[in-house]
Amino acid sequence: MMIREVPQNFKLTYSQEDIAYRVYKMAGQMRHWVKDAQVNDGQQVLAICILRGGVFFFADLLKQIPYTVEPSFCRAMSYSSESNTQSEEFRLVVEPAEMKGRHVLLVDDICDSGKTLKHLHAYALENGAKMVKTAVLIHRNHAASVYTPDYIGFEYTGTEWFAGYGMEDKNHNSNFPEVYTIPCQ
Ligand SMILES: O=P(O)(O)OC[C@H]1O[C@H](OP(=O)(O)OP(=O)(O)O)[C@H](O)[C@@H]1O
Ligand code: HPA
Repeated sequence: MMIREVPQNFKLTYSQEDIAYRVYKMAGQMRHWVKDAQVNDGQQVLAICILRGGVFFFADLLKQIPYTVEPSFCRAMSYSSESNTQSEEFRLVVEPAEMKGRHVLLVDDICDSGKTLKHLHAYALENGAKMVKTAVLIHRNHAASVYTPDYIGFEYTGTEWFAGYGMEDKNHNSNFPEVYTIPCQ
Protein backbone atom coordinates (compact mmCIF):
# COMPACT_ATOMS: atom_id res chain seq x y z
CA MET A 1 0.00 0.00 0.00
CA MET A 2 1.25 3.47 -0.78
CA ILE A 3 2.01 5.66 2.23
CA ARG A 4 0.16 8.97 2.09
CA GLU A 5 1.79 12.15 3.35
CA VAL A 6 -0.72 13.79 5.66
CA PRO A 7 0.03 17.41 6.64
CA GLN A 8 1.05 17.74 10.29
CA ASN A 9 -1.84 19.97 11.25
CA PHE A 10 -4.46 17.49 9.93
CA LYS A 11 -6.34 15.57 12.61
CA LEU A 12 -8.05 12.34 11.57
CA THR A 13 -11.74 12.79 12.35
CA TYR A 14 -13.68 10.19 10.34
CA SER A 15 -11.86 7.07 9.14
CA GLN A 16 -12.72 5.18 5.96
CA GLU A 17 -14.56 2.62 8.10
CA ASP A 18 -16.55 5.34 9.94
CA ILE A 19 -17.57 6.83 6.60
CA ALA A 20 -18.48 3.50 4.99
CA TYR A 21 -20.70 2.62 7.96
CA ARG A 22 -22.55 5.95 7.92
CA VAL A 23 -22.99 5.84 4.12
CA TYR A 24 -24.47 2.35 4.41
CA LYS A 25 -26.86 3.53 7.15
CA MET A 26 -27.95 6.57 5.12
CA ALA A 27 -28.69 4.42 2.07
CA GLY A 28 -30.87 2.30 4.35
CA GLN A 29 -32.71 5.39 5.62
CA MET A 30 -33.60 6.57 2.11
CA ARG A 31 -34.35 3.27 0.46
CA HIS A 32 -38.13 3.36 1.17
CA TRP A 33 -38.45 6.78 -0.40
CA VAL A 34 -36.46 5.63 -3.46
CA LYS A 35 -38.57 2.49 -3.80
CA ASP A 36 -41.87 4.39 -3.35
CA ALA A 37 -40.96 6.84 -6.13
CA GLN A 38 -40.50 3.90 -8.42
CA VAL A 39 -43.50 1.83 -7.34
CA ASN A 40 -46.06 4.62 -6.80
CA ASP A 41 -44.89 7.14 -9.40
CA GLY A 42 -43.23 4.82 -11.89
CA GLN A 43 -40.04 6.89 -11.95
CA GLN A 44 -36.49 6.72 -10.69
CA VAL A 45 -35.19 9.23 -8.18
CA LEU A 46 -32.93 11.74 -9.94
CA ALA A 47 -29.79 11.98 -7.77
CA ILE A 48 -27.77 15.13 -8.44
CA CYS A 49 -24.14 15.28 -7.36
CA ILE A 50 -23.03 18.77 -6.33
CA LEU A 51 -19.55 19.07 -7.79
CA ARG A 52 -16.84 19.14 -7.02
CA GLY A 53 -16.94 18.20 -3.36
CA GLY A 54 -19.84 15.77 -3.50
CA VAL A 55 -18.21 13.37 -5.94
CA PHE A 56 -16.82 10.75 -3.52
CA PHE A 57 -19.87 10.66 -1.27
CA PHE A 58 -22.20 10.55 -4.27
CA ALA A 59 -20.47 7.52 -5.79
CA ASP A 60 -20.31 5.64 -2.48
CA LEU A 61 -23.92 6.44 -1.55
CA LEU A 62 -25.49 5.50 -4.87
CA LYS A 63 -23.70 2.16 -4.85
CA GLN A 64 -25.36 1.33 -1.52
CA ILE A 65 -28.94 2.15 -2.60
CA PRO A 66 -30.59 -1.15 -3.56
CA TYR A 67 -32.92 0.31 -6.22
CA THR A 68 -32.38 2.08 -9.51
CA VAL A 69 -31.41 5.78 -9.25
CA GLU A 70 -30.56 8.12 -12.15
CA PRO A 71 -27.29 10.01 -11.62
CA SER A 72 -26.86 13.61 -12.70
CA PHE A 73 -24.42 16.43 -11.92
CA CYS A 74 -24.25 20.13 -11.22
CA ARG A 75 -21.49 22.50 -10.15
CA ALA A 76 -21.77 25.00 -7.29
CA MET A 77 -18.92 27.22 -6.14
CA SER A 78 -18.87 29.71 -3.34
CA TYR A 79 -15.62 29.12 -1.42
CA SER A 80 -12.30 30.63 -2.47
CA SER A 81 -9.60 28.02 -3.13
CA GLU A 82 -6.94 30.47 -1.93
CA SER A 83 -8.31 31.21 1.51
CA ASN A 84 -10.99 28.65 2.52
CA THR A 85 -13.46 31.50 2.93
CA GLN A 86 -16.91 31.88 1.43
CA SER A 87 -17.55 34.74 -0.97
CA GLU A 88 -20.81 36.59 -1.35
CA GLU A 89 -20.89 35.56 -4.98
CA PHE A 90 -22.52 32.20 -5.57
CA ARG A 91 -21.71 30.61 -8.90
CA LEU A 92 -23.93 27.84 -10.13
CA VAL A 93 -23.62 25.78 -13.27
CA VAL A 94 -26.46 23.32 -13.63
CA GLU A 95 -26.97 20.96 -16.49
CA PRO A 96 -29.00 18.23 -14.87
CA ALA A 97 -31.50 16.07 -16.65
CA GLU A 98 -35.03 17.42 -16.62
CA MET A 99 -36.17 17.98 -13.01
CA LYS A 100 -39.82 18.61 -13.85
CA GLY A 101 -42.12 16.22 -11.99
CA ARG A 102 -39.16 14.30 -10.55
CA HIS A 103 -38.18 13.16 -7.10
CA VAL A 104 -34.79 14.84 -6.73
CA LEU A 105 -32.00 13.94 -4.30
CA LEU A 106 -29.26 16.59 -3.95
CA VAL A 107 -26.00 15.08 -2.70
CA ASP A 108 -23.07 17.04 -1.27
CA ASP A 109 -20.07 16.42 0.98
CA ILE A 110 -20.86 19.10 3.57
CA CYS A 111 -23.62 21.49 4.59
CA ASP A 112 -21.80 24.33 6.37
CA SER A 113 -23.48 27.74 6.15
CA GLY A 114 -26.28 25.91 4.31
CA LYS A 115 -26.30 28.46 1.46
CA THR A 116 -25.37 25.96 -1.27
CA LEU A 117 -28.17 23.53 -0.48
CA LYS A 118 -30.68 26.29 0.17
CA HIS A 119 -29.97 27.74 -3.29
CA LEU A 120 -30.09 24.38 -5.04
CA HIS A 121 -33.20 23.19 -3.23
CA ALA A 122 -35.03 26.36 -4.34
CA TYR A 123 -33.64 25.97 -7.86
CA ALA A 124 -34.95 22.40 -8.13
CA LEU A 125 -38.43 23.45 -6.97
CA GLU A 126 -38.42 26.41 -9.37
CA ASN A 127 -37.63 23.95 -12.14
CA GLY A 128 -40.62 21.80 -11.34
CA ALA A 129 -39.22 19.08 -9.08
CA LYS A 130 -42.05 17.21 -7.41
CA MET A 131 -40.08 16.49 -4.26
CA VAL A 132 -36.57 17.49 -3.18
CA LYS A 133 -34.50 15.72 -0.55
CA THR A 134 -30.91 16.40 0.40
CA ALA A 135 -28.07 14.23 1.69
CA VAL A 136 -24.67 15.25 3.07
CA LEU A 137 -21.89 13.36 4.76
CA ILE A 138 -21.31 16.18 7.26
CA HIS A 139 -23.65 18.79 8.66
CA ARG A 140 -22.00 21.57 10.62
CA ASN A 141 -24.54 22.22 13.28
CA HIS A 142 -24.40 25.91 14.13
CA ALA A 143 -26.89 28.63 14.89
CA ALA A 144 -26.27 30.64 11.71
CA SER A 145 -26.89 27.70 9.37
CA VAL A 146 -29.69 28.41 6.90
CA TYR A 147 -30.46 24.81 5.90
CA THR A 148 -30.89 21.38 7.48
CA PRO A 149 -30.46 18.40 5.14
CA ASP A 150 -32.83 15.41 5.24
CA TYR A 151 -30.09 12.78 5.46
CA ILE A 152 -26.93 13.43 7.48
CA GLY A 153 -23.92 11.19 7.98
CA PHE A 154 -22.23 13.09 10.80
CA GLU A 155 -23.33 16.08 12.86
CA TYR A 156 -20.39 18.31 13.82
CA THR A 157 -20.52 21.25 16.19
CA GLY A 158 -16.93 22.58 16.03
CA THR A 159 -15.53 25.35 13.82
CA GLU A 160 -12.50 23.49 12.43
CA TRP A 161 -12.08 23.31 8.66
CA PHE A 162 -12.59 19.88 7.06
CA ALA A 163 -10.39 18.30 4.41
CA GLY A 164 -10.57 15.00 2.55
CA TYR A 165 -13.35 12.91 0.98
CA GLY A 166 -14.12 15.75 -1.44
CA MET A 167 -13.42 18.63 0.93
CA GLU A 168 -10.45 20.74 -0.01
CA ASP A 169 -7.94 22.70 2.00
CA LYS A 170 -7.01 25.62 -0.23
CA ASN A 171 -7.50 23.44 -3.28
CA HIS A 172 -5.46 20.53 -1.86
CA ASN A 173 -6.00 17.04 -0.45
CA SER A 174 -9.68 16.63 -1.38
CA ASN A 175 -8.79 13.15 -2.67
CA PHE A 176 -7.87 11.81 0.78
CA PRO A 177 -10.28 8.95 1.53
CA GLU A 178 -10.68 9.94 5.20
CA VAL A 179 -11.98 13.19 6.68
CA TYR A 180 -9.56 15.39 8.62
CA THR A 181 -10.10 18.55 10.62
CA ILE A 182 -7.68 21.44 10.62
CA PRO A 183 -7.59 23.89 13.54
CA CYS A 184 -8.99 27.30 12.55
CA GLN A 185 -6.16 29.58 11.40
O1 LIG B 1 -23.06 25.03 3.17
P1 LIG B 1 -22.12 25.95 2.47
O2 LIG B 1 -21.47 26.96 3.38
O3 LIG B 1 -22.73 26.58 1.25
O4 LIG B 1 -20.86 25.09 1.98
C1 LIG B 1 -20.95 23.83 1.40
C2 LIG B 1 -20.39 23.84 -0.01
O5 LIG B 1 -19.03 24.33 -0.01
C3 LIG B 1 -18.20 23.41 -0.73
O6 LIG B 1 -18.23 23.68 -2.10
P2 LIG B 1 -17.35 24.85 -2.78
O7 LIG B 1 -18.21 26.07 -2.99
O8 LIG B 1 -16.08 25.05 -2.02
O9 LIG B 1 -17.03 24.23 -4.20
P3 LIG B 1 -16.25 22.85 -4.50
O10 LIG B 1 -17.17 21.73 -4.10
O11 LIG B 1 -15.99 22.87 -5.97
O12 LIG B 1 -14.98 22.84 -3.67
C4 LIG B 1 -18.87 22.07 -0.47
O13 LIG B 1 -18.51 21.10 -1.43
C5 LIG B 1 -20.34 22.40 -0.52
O14 LIG B 1 -20.88 22.36 -1.83
N1 HPA C 1 -14.03 22.17 4.36
C1 HPA C 1 -14.02 22.13 3.00
N2 HPA C 1 -14.96 22.70 2.24
C2 HPA C 1 -15.96 23.34 2.88
C3 HPA C 1 -16.03 23.41 4.28
C4 HPA C 1 -15.01 22.79 5.07
O1 HPA C 1 -15.01 22.82 6.33
N3 HPA C 1 -17.13 24.15 4.57
C5 HPA C 1 -17.72 24.46 3.38
N4 HPA C 1 -17.02 24.00 2.36
